[in-house]
Amino acid sequence: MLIIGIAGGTGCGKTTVVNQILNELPEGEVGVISQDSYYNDTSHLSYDERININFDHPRSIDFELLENHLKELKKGIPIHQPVYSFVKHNRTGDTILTHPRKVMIVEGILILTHPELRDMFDIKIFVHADTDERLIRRLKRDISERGRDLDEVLSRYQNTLKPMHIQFIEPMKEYADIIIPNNKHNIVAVDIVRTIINNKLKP
Ligand SMILES: Nc1ncnc2c1ncn2[C@@H]1O[C@H](COP(=O)(O)OP(=O)(O)O)[C@@H](O)[C@H]1O
Ligand SMILES: O=c1ccn([C@@H]2O[C@H](COP(=O)(O)O)[C@@H](O)[C@H]2O)c(=O)[nH]1
Repeated sequence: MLIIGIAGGTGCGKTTVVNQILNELPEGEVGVISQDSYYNDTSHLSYDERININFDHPRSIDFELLENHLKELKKGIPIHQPVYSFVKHNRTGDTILTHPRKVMIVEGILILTHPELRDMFDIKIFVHADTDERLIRRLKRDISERGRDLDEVLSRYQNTLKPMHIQFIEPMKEYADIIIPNNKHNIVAVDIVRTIINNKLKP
């Protein structure tokens, strides 16, 4: 199994890049695990308590479960990937049956911060987009898709997102094998990653 880790700050385009990679690859040949599915289960907290969680700090992630799931997949065992709701700020209780594939992509803002997980990646990719570009994208996406308003996005940005990005996410570039500049759609970089995957998929 080839495991590719794709990191980068919020709004840099990780999900978009993953979808672009998957387009034109044979369906079902590449599996995807999203770090977002592994935010800690906070069902014991009220909604008002949950909105105060710092979701950009590594301790908000259940890395133990993520690492164990990846180990299971490597052994050929399917996993039940939790489904996360950004509207409720919690797992939904549903899971997605995820089968082991020849190539697995793990994507998320903090996946390179955890040394044991990082060591499991054969290829580490960091997607870069400028800070202002990421904030603009996040504003648009969180308002249209994640049930937020302008004040929520901006105050989260100032209070946690920006400081956590500087402290935990940006320094992870050092571990990257490939850095994808993604201020604009980067077809060439996506093609290169797809070629690597296609080589692995060849019989
Ligand atoms: N290269 C790009 N140029 C313009 N918009 C982009 C680009 N990449 C992603 N986006 C848009 O930015 C928003 C955030 O992208 P997304 O892939 O969800 O980022 P991430 O998963 O890193 O948080 C989405 O609305 C997406 O359509
Ligand atoms: O309940 C939550 C959990 C996370 N977030 C924010 O999501 C981003 C990470 O997701 P991306 O898709 O990479 O943007 C992170 O910056 C958290 O602040 C949230 O708002 N609510």
